[in-house]
Amino acid sequence: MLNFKEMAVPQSASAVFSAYASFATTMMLVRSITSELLPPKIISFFHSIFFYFFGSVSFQVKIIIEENCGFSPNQIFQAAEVYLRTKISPSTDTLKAHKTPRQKKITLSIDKGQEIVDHFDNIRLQWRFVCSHDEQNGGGNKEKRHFELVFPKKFRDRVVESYLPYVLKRAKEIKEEDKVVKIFSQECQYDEDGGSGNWGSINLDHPSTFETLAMDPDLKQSIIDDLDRFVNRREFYKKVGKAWKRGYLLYGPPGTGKSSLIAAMANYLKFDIYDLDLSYIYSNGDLRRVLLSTTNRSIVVIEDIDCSVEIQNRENEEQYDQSNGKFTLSGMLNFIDGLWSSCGDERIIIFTTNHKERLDPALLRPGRMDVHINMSYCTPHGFRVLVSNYLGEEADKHQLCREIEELIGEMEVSPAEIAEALMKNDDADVVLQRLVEFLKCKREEQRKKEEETAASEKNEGEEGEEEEEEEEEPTRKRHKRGVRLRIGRGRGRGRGRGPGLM
Ligand SMILES: Nc1ncnc2c1ncn2[C@@H]1O[C@H](COP(=O)(O)OP(=O)(O)OP(=O)(O)O)[C@@H](O)[C@H]1O
Ligand SMILES: [Mg+2]
Repeated sequence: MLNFKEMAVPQSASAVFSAYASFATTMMLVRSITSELLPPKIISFFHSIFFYFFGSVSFQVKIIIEENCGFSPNQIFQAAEVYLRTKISPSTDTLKAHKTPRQKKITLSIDKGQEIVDHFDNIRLQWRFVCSHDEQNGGGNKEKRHFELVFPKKFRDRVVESYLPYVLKRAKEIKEEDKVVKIFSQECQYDEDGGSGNWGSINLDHPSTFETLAMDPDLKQSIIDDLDRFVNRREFYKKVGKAWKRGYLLYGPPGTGKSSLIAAMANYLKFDIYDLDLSYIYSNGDLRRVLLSTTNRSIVVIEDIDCSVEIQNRENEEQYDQSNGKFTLSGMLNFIDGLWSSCGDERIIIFTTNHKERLDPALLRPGRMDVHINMSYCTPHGFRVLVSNYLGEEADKHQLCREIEELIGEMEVSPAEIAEALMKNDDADVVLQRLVEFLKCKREEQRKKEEETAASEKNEGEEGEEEEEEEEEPTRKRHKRGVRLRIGRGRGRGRGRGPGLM
């Protein structure tokens, strides 16, 4: 019988390699031609003969990356699938195209048998996607999929220690870029991804971003910085032994952009939103189950916390705790501080309210809600943002804008009211003229109301009871505190006026 190994032994090592290299190249060529023509079993038979004779002197190494490691998915396989989509060359013959209703864009991926060449640190890496029937598990229609990664043997350590981690990292980034942010709610029954039982979801198609939000620019920037710091602080939170979570309280009058800010935060971080409706929660156990079924890198939102039914103030809570494990405020706060913190990473919780003063102080103490954000009535700067959003970038130069800014500076009008007025017509002249009229009307109403209130306060004062004056004191203190929270350009004319971040 012919012994190829003996035949192929030349005089020097370099001659061995060059003979092998040219043979290997020829084999590669033959393989790529025959892979289209011959059945896989015959190809793998030739492969095994080739590797039997030449495997021992091979200067290439092949890493097999299977789809699953036992019952768990293989993260390297998943990452390679995502990463290689960005490496498809124009010469690739067969591609697969897919798009689920959730996805915004069509994605292309390589088909079985296709190869992709990648370069990393001057290393040439050849990927091949292989599908075969799963013989071990009864064959049938079940496919067994793996990637083969071939590269020069001398780079093995660099590939394992640097290249594969790089592929994992890039895949994570690519997934983040393509991620469609979802909003989960207990009300929504439908979930395309199967859901987790407690939550249904739809895509968050809220167009709000930090660019479109009309709010104080310093406050806006400080929120962005805060979010950036939070997501980059994995190691910090670990080091100080704190749960990696952050609580925000957004407060302010209706229509000032609290919900829009939540959407902007979710769009910015690409975090899903869980809209937690407390009226669906009947006990602390319910709350535990619902919160435990939320995922990492998400925002749990509890809107209008002051109006949420069944949340009892702390005076009543013990009574409630004992009655059939009913849902209590203390249960919720303990949950935020404890269990949820210890089992989730990168969690944000946001409460919103129109009446911060009505909230239980337990919810406001430091450590519970890390950041308090005052969403204020519209400011002249906010108006300029809205005008360019709704009427185009040049519209803020319109002659009526100055008058409108002055009016806005003298009164309380929400960004929602301005936004609604700006949508009423496409013609800037018409829209801005009507807005001026609307603002003048509203200012008049506000003036009348203020006069009426002042008159009735004066009457009460004349009836003159010292006790009543004492009662008013906390209200004034509250207003002052509102001013203290304000940063940036808020001018502070009473509650809700002027943005703030604490
Ligand atoms: N600050 C803002 N910047 C840009 N648009 C805003 C802003 N505030 C309100 N709007 C517009 O008004 C609409 C309603 O605002 P949003 O729902 O965010 O207010 P809210 O503060 O959550 O009100 P509520 O207290 O009633 O829940 C938004 O969809 C948006 O079009
Ligand atoms: Mg809202």
